[in-house]
Amino acid sequence: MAPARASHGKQKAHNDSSRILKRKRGQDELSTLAQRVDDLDPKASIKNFSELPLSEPTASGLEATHYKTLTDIQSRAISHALKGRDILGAAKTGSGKTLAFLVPVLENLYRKQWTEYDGLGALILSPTRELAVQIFEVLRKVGRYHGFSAGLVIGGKSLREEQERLGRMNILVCTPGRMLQHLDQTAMLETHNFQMLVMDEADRIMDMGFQKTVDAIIDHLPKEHQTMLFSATQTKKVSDLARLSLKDPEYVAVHEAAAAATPATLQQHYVVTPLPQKLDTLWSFIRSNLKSKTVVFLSSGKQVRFVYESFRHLQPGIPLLHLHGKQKQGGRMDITTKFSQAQHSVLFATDVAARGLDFPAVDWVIQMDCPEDADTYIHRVGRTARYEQVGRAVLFLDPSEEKGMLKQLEQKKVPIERINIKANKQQSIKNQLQNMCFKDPELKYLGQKAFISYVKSVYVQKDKEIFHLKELSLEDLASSMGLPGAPRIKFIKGDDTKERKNASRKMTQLSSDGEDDSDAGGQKKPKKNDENQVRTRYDRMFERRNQDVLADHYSKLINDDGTMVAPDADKGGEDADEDADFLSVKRRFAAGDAGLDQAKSDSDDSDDQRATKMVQIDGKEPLVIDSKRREKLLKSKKKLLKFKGKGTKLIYDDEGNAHEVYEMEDEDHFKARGDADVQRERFLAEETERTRHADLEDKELAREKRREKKEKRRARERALADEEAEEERGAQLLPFVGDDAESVASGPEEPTRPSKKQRVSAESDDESEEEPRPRKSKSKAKKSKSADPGPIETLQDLEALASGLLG
Ligand SMILES: Nc1ncnc2c1ncn2[C@@H]1O[C@H](COP(=O)(O)OP(=O)(O)OP(=O)(O)O)[C@@H](O)[C@H]1O
Repeated sequence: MAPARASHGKQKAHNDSSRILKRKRGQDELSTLAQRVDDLDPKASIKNFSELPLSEPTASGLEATHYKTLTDIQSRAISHALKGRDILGAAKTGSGKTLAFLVPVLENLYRKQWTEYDGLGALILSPTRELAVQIFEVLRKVGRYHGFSAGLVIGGKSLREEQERLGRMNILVCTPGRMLQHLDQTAMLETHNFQMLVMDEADRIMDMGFQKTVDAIIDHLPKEHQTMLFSATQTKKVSDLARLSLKDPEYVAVHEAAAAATPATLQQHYVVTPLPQKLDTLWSFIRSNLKSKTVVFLSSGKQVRFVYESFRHLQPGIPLLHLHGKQKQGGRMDITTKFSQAQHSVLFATDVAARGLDFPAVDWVIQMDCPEDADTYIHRVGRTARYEQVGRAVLFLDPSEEKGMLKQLEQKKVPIERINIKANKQQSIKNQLQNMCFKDPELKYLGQKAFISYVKSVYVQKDKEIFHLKELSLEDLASSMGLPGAPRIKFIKGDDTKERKNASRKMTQLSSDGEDDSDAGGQKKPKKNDENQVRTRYDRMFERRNQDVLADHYSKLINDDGTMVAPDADKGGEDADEDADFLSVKRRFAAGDAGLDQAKSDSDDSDDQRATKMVQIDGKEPLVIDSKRREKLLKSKKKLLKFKGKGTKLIYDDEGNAHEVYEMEDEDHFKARGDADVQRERFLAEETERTRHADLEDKELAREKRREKKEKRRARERALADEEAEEERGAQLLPFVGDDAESVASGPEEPTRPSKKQRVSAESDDESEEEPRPRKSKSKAKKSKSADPGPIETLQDLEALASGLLG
């Protein structure tokens, strides 16, 4: 027993002294690192990551992901950012901007010894979910040996679930809308010590679609923090910088002096193809490039769906994919993963895929619809020729768009040349599309929606030097899409084209009040109906003559007296809100409803000749019994409950008299209490005071909670310090003996591990093929394994990560 106890004591002594030495070495390393950052000359040209003053966890993360040499933007931006400067970074697409901000984020928090108790340290904003996911993946890989907790906040999951996790996060990668929602509503989200705000694709985020959201996010953050903005098309808009309170920012624009704004390895061409021939040209292109990986950009989700669906029917002989903002989040993730992994494929996409996405080895970028401006062009073509790889881009232009677009591109230093389509290669799919639309009403319907959304997208474009709606041959376009005629479209007068980037949202308004009765070509249509007669949007929809495809079907639904029986409500699907013109509602006609008689006669005509009955329950709206199912319903008390209503809540006064919760006050009483305006003022003053009080109480409560939290933290720290002091006292008594002591005192260089609280962020168990680190010892092998982030396959994987990144 005695020797065993002695050896146990020896082991403990060894462990204790080893811990103390490690801690001391950690502190020494931190102060050396801080000194190296202070001494760093930000103007010095740095080639390799190993020359930068980086912590061991970041250096190991970079090594594990095979990043050795810095790109230009990394070399110029990282040094300044490490020193805490605000950065305005601009560099061509695919030039490595992501690492240029992720490395400083990890390093600056590391040097501050950030822990889970310090709350949110850095926020990385992305304009799209896909880009946020991509940034998060790079963060996981490069930050794998750090102990920070990192989360992805992109919506698509219940707010509540996200809320529970966010309180513990140090770094968040997020889309602006969802982040603001959390900042507003998640009490656990601690931003007091916040350090760094990053905006990738900053010009897009600062664009009008996000302006207010970003302002509100910044309101939630403490004034003192570092800000970094990155994009391939950065602007130095003073107003934006002022809003972000950038302090003397370092403008790092590495390619500003370059001859071209796009990568040198990118070949860029355009073809002039009249609008009605675009689909043929695209089809011919795809057919002649079956062994390529291609991204095709279109102007709207509906265009994407129509082209994808119709080409799928035509079976070009290459896998097709499609991506747009209205798809469910899980589906979008699957598609980006599939396209990333594909060798040969065509991805039809909206501009949701234009910025930042890093699909490997894309051969071609085709812009089937003209981009809204040169910046969008640059971002779209940037999906190919990334990081020193080659790539090709082709822009399709209608003759009316050629002059204006070329002028824009020239101004932005985009080198582009015209090429012609070989006539013998051009195949026409017009007849096939017409046949398909004839046989498949769904496709025809999709085509109509695509046509409308395309025309509207041209209409809302700001740059009228490029986009000339009246010069487009819309009838021919409709026919080239297989449609029997061009659907008529209504436009709002005086459209604020500045908001065109939110075109899809805007389109919902286009068919509402204040419409201009122009047709698709912008021509005025005479008003058929009496001005004074109230017409609903359904009336207007059925009056349209040129909806030939649907006309037969719909005309059957219109009653002689002009009332209508609505078609299938589900038809609108995901675009329901945008397709108000095509929308329909399922209605049951009941007593008091103008359509009752018609409904009755309809049911009389039906197969089973069932007569319509009406039942009134508890004075509620009459329930119409016009089917067997509804007849059965009458026999089930349980089912009838839902028609009974919920009852009225009453409150009783001291005398036992029942009152409704809200009762109208007797007018004489009201008047007796004085002038209405005075009463209103008084009421407002009282309510303001009450709200102010409640607000103060809330704030006090929050302060109290913070105080408690801080105290708990201090207590923990005190306990830790006591423990250390105790350990140190004990250590003085323990002599180092034999080989063990040797290995502790001067032992093999072990990478400095983050503190206990900072243990590694990623949690996947998978071994990644990117794991190149030699394994020196068993314990290291174990460390690498737990640190390896492994591949992400689904959104669930990511969400699990977001919840579990604490070491
Ligand atoms: N130092 C580096 N060494 C090797 N490859 C790198 C380096 N930095 C970045 N890359 C690679 O270059 C590619 C492009 O990087 P990244 O996505 O950061 O570009 P970007 O400048 O943000 O592009 P965009 O403007 O389109 O958003 C990525 O595949 C990335 O892995």
